[in-house]
Amino acid sequence: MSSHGEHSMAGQQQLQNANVEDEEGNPRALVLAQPLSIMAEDGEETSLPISAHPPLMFSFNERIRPLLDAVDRLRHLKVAQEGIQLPTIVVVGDQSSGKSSVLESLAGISLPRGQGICTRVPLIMRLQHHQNPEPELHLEYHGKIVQTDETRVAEAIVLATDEIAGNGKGISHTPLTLVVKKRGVPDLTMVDLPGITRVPVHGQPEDIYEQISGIIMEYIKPEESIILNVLSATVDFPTCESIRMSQRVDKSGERTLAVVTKADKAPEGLQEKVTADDVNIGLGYVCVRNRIGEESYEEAREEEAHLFQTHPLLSKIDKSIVGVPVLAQKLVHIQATIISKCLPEIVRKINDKLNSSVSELNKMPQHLSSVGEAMTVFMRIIGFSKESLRKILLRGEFDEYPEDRRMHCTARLVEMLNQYAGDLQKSAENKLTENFLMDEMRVLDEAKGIGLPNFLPRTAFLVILQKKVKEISKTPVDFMAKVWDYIETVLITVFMNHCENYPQLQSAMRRATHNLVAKIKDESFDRVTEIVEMEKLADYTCSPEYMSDWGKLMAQQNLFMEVMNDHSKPTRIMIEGFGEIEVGHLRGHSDVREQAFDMKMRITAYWKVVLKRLVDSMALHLLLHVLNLVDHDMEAEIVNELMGSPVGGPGAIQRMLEESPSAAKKRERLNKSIKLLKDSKEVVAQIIDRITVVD
Ligand SMILES: Nc1nc2c(ncn2[C@@H]2O[C@H](COP(=O)(O)OP(=O)(O)OP(=O)(O)O)[C@@H](O)[C@H]2O)c(=O)[nH]1
Repeated sequence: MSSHGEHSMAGQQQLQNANVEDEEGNPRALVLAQPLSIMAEDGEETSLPISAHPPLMFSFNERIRPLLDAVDRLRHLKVAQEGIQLPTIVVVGDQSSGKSSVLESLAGISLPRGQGICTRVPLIMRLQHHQNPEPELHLEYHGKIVQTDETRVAEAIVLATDEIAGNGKGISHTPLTLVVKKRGVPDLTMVDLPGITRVPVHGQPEDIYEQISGIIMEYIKPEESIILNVLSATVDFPTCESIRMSQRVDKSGERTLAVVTKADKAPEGLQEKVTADDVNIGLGYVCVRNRIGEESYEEAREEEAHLFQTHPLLSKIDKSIVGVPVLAQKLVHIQATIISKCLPEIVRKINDKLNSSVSELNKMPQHLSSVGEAMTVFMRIIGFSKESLRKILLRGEFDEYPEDRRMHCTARLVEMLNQYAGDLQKSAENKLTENFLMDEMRVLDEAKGIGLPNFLPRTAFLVILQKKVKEISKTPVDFMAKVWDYIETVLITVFMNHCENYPQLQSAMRRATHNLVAKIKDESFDRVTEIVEMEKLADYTCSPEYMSDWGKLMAQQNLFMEVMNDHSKPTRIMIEGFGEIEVGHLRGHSDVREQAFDMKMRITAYWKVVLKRLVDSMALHLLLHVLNLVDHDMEAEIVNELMGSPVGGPGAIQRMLEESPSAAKKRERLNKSIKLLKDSKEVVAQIIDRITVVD
């Protein structure tokens, strides 16, 4: 087991090391990492509360002072609200362990003392040495400054605590700041926290333990905090609640310093306790004896010095770990080290957070103050939306939505068109080989008239054609419905993106889009129905392909007739364009089967033309309507919806002037954060040269 001395050295060394190496392990020096000077700058003799080592403080204090002031000012600005933690010495201890007495000893003033919970709010104590022999004390809380003096400070703290946390025994997270400017005090800022108790005393809330540990955790959790754990010599250290809590956040104890109070009350075994270090205190122990009863501070220090000099047991404890002056010196040193370690990071965080808040604010929509401005923004939204739609729907440029395949519209439209063509083809192919020529023969039989038999009746052809067209007539309508539904979702996505900052416009835009698409859809259905009807009504094409296809198909008629006439031949034959077909059932129908074959080949050649027309005309119809939609219809419809409709009306533009509550809240939050960070930046700007890393 290591001795206490080694522990203390190791902890301090660690803090020191933090200053001299950067992340890559390169040596660097911070101004503050310079060795402690032990010469007083003014060399003046003064009678001070911590009179044992006053010169030690001076030179060092002069150097650390501006940095400590900056940290204190940042604390005052509440920079922690922005998630920036400050280096802080946090005083924790079980109830009545002597926390306030330790602070008193360091400050040379009276704080409220006694049994039971006295400290009910975080007390930020700022000690500042000043030359004036007259001490100056004031309290800061609830945005006000209350002047006080040494005789009335305890009372003033009690009053302020009551004002913050109520008259009872309740506690509060709201801190109270006590500034003590006094000749000879070390420049130290510490936060005293309520003492931990498991058992609520009379009048304390049931959950007092949870409340207090909540406050303590808030302060000791950040890595930037140094935990000053006040332990009474009268208790067994491992049983202390404050030790358990600090070990939860600082397992190795590298940022924990222990002050053992009441050394006078329990001197037996104290040396062994601090040497054994059962509770892992990385920064070491300091044993003290605080003021007792009505002693003056000078008397208390003399008594303390006398005690550790003469007591048979206490005098054996190493002098480097006893007495309030040693504690003060250690704290000043630790504070300087932690500040110099943390400040460069704090400066970086302030800048980063400021930049990100400013850019977030800039991204917010401009605040509109007139209908004219609102109109301009509205027209800009329309303009941007139009351009986005032109890009994705017409030009196939999808840089605005690189990851969203749904918005790669030209490709998706082609996919839909291909699928539609495939569907048409499939529905036509289904019955191609079943009961070959039977339909044709039936229709030819029914179309017979008085006349020569070798004329193909046109009515029979039209009947077959109409039947086929009827079978596929739903497919183009379904296709149109699917395409326009898709386009509607695309339009809405684009509009919502562009008026993301103006939710007041969104519902009107949605309505206009829906109405417009519904209108276009109706028109498209009419057009599709018309096209399908046209196909039913007449058979015409100027394409020479029809004749050449028919000719090719008819070239197989001889083969067919041979199988019909020669009953020894197999009845399954290959007909190009149909595949292998069973024709045995046609042998008994010698009268019209030749005509039926001819008609089948005509309709097959012509059907190719019909399907091509049904796909091509839909594609062109679609393109024309998408173009019209993007270029004119959409804008007109939206303007009409917003200006002309009694529902949307000009009110929608008016409403753009009112910022949505969530946006207003966000703007307020960002402005507040920017103000705080700018103020903080100003604070650190004044000391930036002192914390510049020297390579
Ligand atoms: N004999 C002796 N008594 C001490 C010493 N330090 C503190 N006390 C006494 O212990 C009691 C509690 O001290 P406080 O300083 O009020 O303790 P605290 O931890 O601030 O108390 P809470 O804020 O209520 O948790 C007081 O009566 C002090 O006078 C010391 O070194 N020796």
